[in-house]
Amino acid sequence: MEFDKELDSTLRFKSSKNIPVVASFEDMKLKDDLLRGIYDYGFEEPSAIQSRAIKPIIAGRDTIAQAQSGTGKTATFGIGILQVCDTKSRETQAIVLSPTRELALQIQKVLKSLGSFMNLHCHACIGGTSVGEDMKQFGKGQQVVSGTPGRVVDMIKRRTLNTRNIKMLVLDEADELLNKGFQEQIYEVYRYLPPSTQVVVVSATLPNEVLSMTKKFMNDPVKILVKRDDITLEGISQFYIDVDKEDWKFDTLCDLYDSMTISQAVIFCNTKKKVDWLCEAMRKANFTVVAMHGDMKQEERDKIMQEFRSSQSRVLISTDVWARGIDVQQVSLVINYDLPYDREMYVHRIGRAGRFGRKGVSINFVTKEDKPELHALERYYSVKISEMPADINNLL
Ligand SMILES: Nc1ncnc2c1ncn2[C@@H]1O[C@H](COP(=O)(O)OP(=O)(O)OP(=O)(O)O)[C@@H](O)[C@H]1O
Repeated sequence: MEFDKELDSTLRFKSSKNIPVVASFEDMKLKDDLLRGIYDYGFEEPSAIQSRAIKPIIAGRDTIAQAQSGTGKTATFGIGILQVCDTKSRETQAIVLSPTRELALQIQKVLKSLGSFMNLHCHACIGGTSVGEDMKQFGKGQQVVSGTPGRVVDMIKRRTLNTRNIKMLVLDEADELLNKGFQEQIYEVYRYLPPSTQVVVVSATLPNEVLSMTKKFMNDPVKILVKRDDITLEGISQFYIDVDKEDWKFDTLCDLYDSMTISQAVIFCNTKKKVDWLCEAMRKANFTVVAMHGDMKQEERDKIMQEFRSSQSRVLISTDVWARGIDVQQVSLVINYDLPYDREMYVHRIGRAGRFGRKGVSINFVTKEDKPELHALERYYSVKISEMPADINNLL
């Protein structure tokens, strides 16, 4: 993250006082066809963030919703959107922006499922796909758009995406979207929206620098925040392995292969080149692995995602393109082959395991040079990252 960390200690943000907790989906007074969609999707009770944030979103308030990874933030804004969306009209009424194409596609799928009894038209507007197809889809009328910033800006500028009737903008993984790489595109989208547009900001990590930026485009938001000490999930056991030097990481990984295949595992490297190299080296050593990163063609990325989601492949090597938001419930092990450069990314990476109350394990490979950063992570999140025990398979 490119923000000035010094600000962190001088700024203080607190959750809004007296946020009502709505105990059931019925008590949220949702439209019947939406309620039916929620139950049909398999949800029974709202999660903590859902029981707090859905109501203010529906009431039209700008909302900042922070909650730990895998605790149901997608359905939080998803239910909010579907409740305020008029599905009798085919005008575009809500835009959800997220940092990766896979996440935008996943969100589209969740929205479609929750809205399956509502005659909902929700389009995934992402890079790497045919612009012509996008135009065709918008021509039919899409009430909700789930997209990545670049393609959404493009569609707005071409006037293919009409912003006149937009009521709500959701920034999922907002701290990533407000990072240098995306910030301009986000502000560009924002400038095209009607001034009354409600803004909803969502992430598991919202550093103070990001919270202070929200003042530029949010109006007296309801804030539901998580203290840094509470951001990591208790259900995810965090370990490290002392590999001493880079050269020893590979054999250490091979030794862990059986643990990886107990359910499913994601291995993170810091560069695309390393992902390619590691995938090839593992295959040469006769291990079955797949790999995904942002330089691959979208069809290839889609294929890898489909195989991994359906458990046809069990071990995935990736970059931070996979760190945020991707929900594959069977993942129970995350390995940081490289420690992430960024403290927020650490939380998102390990959060690919332990979805919605499930148990998970994360293992960090630590060289001599990495030791100080490992201890810094422990202090930053007030967690203990212990040396990996021998009986790790019992935790998976
Ligand atoms: N009320 C609920 N009851 C049961 N399961 C739920 C409920 N809400 C969400 N889930 C499930 O929990 C999982 C995680 O939800 P989701 O992907 O929205 O997490 P998230 O908070 O967005 O996490 P991340 O920070 O990683 O993006 C999903 O598989 C979702 O279907």
